[in-house]
Amino acid sequence: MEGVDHLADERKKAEFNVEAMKIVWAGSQHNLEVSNRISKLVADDPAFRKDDRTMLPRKELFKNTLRKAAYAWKRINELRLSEEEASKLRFYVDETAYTDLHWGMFIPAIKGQGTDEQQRKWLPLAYKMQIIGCYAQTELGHGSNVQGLETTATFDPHTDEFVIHSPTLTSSKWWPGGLGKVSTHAVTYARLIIDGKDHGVHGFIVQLRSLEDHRPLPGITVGDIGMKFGNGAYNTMDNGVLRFDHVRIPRNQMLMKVSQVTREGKYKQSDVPRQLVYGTMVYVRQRIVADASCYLSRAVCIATRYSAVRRQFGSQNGGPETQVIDYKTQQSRLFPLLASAYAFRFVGEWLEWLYTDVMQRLQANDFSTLPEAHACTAGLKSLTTSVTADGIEECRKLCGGHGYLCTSGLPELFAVYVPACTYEGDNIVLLLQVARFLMKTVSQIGTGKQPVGTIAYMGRIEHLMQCRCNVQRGFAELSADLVEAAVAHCQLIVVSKFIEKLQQDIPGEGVKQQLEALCGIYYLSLLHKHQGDFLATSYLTPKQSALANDQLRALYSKVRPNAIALVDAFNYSDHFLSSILGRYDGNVYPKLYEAAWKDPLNESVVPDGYHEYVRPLLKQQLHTARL
Ligand SMILES: CCCCCCCCCCCCCCCCCCCC(=O)SCCNC(=O)CCNC(=O)[C@H](O)C(C)(C)COP(=O)(O)OP(=O)(O)OC[C@H]1O[C@@H](n2cnc3c(N)ncnc32)[C@H](O)[C@@H]1OP(=O)(O)O
Ligand SMILES: Cc1cc2nc3c(=O)[nH]c(=O)nc-3n(C[C@H](O)[C@H](O)[C@H](O)COP(=O)(O)OP(=O)(O)OC[C@H]3O[C@@H](n4cnc5c(N)ncnc54)[C@H](O)[C@@H]3O)c2cc1C
Repeated sequence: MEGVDHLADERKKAEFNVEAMKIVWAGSQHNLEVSNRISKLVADDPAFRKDDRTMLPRKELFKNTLRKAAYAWKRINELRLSEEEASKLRFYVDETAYTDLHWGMFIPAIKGQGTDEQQRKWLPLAYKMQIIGCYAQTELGHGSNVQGLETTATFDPHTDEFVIHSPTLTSSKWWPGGLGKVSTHAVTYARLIIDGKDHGVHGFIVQLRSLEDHRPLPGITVGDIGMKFGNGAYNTMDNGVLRFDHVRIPRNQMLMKVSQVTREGKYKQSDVPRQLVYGTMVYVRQRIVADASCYLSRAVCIATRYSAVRRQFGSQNGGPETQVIDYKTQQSRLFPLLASAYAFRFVGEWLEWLYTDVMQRLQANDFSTLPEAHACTAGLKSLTTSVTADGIEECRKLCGGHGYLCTSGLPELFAVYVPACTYEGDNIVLLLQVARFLMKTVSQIGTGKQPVGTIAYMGRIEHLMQCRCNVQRGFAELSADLVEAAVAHCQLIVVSKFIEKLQQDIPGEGVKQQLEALCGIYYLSLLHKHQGDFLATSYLTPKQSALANDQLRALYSKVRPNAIALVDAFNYSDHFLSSILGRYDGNVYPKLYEAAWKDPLNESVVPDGYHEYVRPLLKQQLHTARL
């Protein structure tokens, strides 16, 4: 029935002020107001339609993305949107595009690694989109091992230029988003060679395509690497391949904030750590953590609403069957994900603060917190993306068969999100970085150094003080266990940031109580999952473990009547969710039925191919049957 809210009874059950929770989720009243305004702007504009995305062939899909990106840019300028509003517009348009790499990596790389003079030259062009850039680091042969990159940038003192070259097939740049078909420029990572000496990997601004006719410049071979996983999804992006054949660029196109090459060909290093060359990755990892809660909450919103609509079994005296959300098994799979969405929201806010703090310290030449910032961004990127990708898939299963339909929104959401476990650092490789940081900390505790910040707790673990450890010895052998330790460390950060959030003043009737329940679900479900470890190490007795499980079940019951309101607080429009199962009004069945008839296969009653391939079979069966 159109216009009826099938979830109205569920909404009436809420024991807290949903509007106040929306503010907590958005971060502030101002953020909520901006979100509402921009979300409506996008949803009301047919140019941002996306319901046909999973059906479009690649070329059409890609052209459509180019159209949307150009239109979004036009609207940003016409409406004079601020950076905050423009970035919200990008969020609600909800389509991965070359612009993400231009704004998200190309510009930050120039800002973070370029000198003031380089920034003055390149940033105005990039801000006006008079040049479009990408981040060309990964190669066919190496992605994780950045120091293993093979592209070379050889200084030619006669012409005051670098010669950028791809010496092998495996040195071809491979994967950069926006590179395949659109970017005019790339921040390209290459080994700096001066006078035969290899100075390691550095960033260079290289023009790839003509600004007149968009054709590749001499010496450049460039194209798209082909279709990726899923329909629609990440195929709106032109991930590319790039080869250089002795391409010359002026010396001043090496990004020279961290190290410089003089006119005479002298290599000089600033007083800053060389790891700042990796700075763009730290920035993007922080953004990916902030985004994880958006993707997870979106899947959870769909699965929660549908679980309240869907009924199976349990009819009493001809009454309605049980809503599947009332099954404890459904709750034990769904509610920890709901709690994780909130937990990731708050840890994302904290990480943004940490990143800003580190950047301010770097400005003042204080590099002391850089290792912790690297460990936190790497570890939390790994934890939140893994849980989110698995969580989206779990939400699909929680929606039963209908979750497998593209119209549920979940298959495309999974396909577009799952590469986050790989890009910007493979999740295991990043956890190994955290493990290394933890082992270093242990070795420093042995020398009497008190750990601070996110590792302060290690100073309170008595037996660690007696540990003497060498970071390398046994590291590879024990790496699988160390990765588990790294995950536990990151989970501890998430829990402690959730608890810190609860210590703040949180207005709104019942809001704090709901967040307390979710926080409890978050840490108790982790405790439940890892109870074997807690029991084995005697951190818990069997009795405590059983009590914790009782408490967890009690919290599920507490959250149950509030579940729909808790996902309403994410404030997602139907346009943004793009899911029949997750519709605000819960009007699922008529809409699923209606959507099926819109599938291109149903445009004709008899399908194309029937006469060639089906009818001959049927005729043959008829003939056999007569025999
Ligand atoms: C107006 C309109 C607005 C519109 C708005 C639109 C906005 C859109 C925004 C969208 C956001 C952006 C979305 C982007 C989507 C992402 C796409 C994906 C992009 C990519 O994937 S880029 C490629 C990423 N590649 C990687 O991540 C590679 C992973 N590998 C590494 O990071 C490193 O190489 C590794 C594994 C960490 C290094 O290992 P190792 O060889 O051991 O290291 P080194 O010898 O090089 O260094 C050791 C030393 O350095 C420390 N270290 C390492 N990394 C860092 C770091 N990043 N920061 C600080 N320190 C670091 C390391 O711990 C070691 O320290 P020691 O003290 O132990 O020596
Ligand atoms: C959708 C997408 C977009 C991307 N966009 C960009 C972009 O814009 N720019 C760019 O430069 N790159 C981009 N990339 C590349 C991306 O950053 C790399 O793919 C990523 O860093 C992983 O590196 P890899 O492919 O070399 O994986 P590999 O390192 O080859 O990983 C393969 C396996 O080996 C394991 N492994 C690797 N090293 C170790 C180790 N030391 N110890 C234990 N296990 C290990 C990994 O865990 C993994 O299981 C993108 C990738 C994708 C999928």
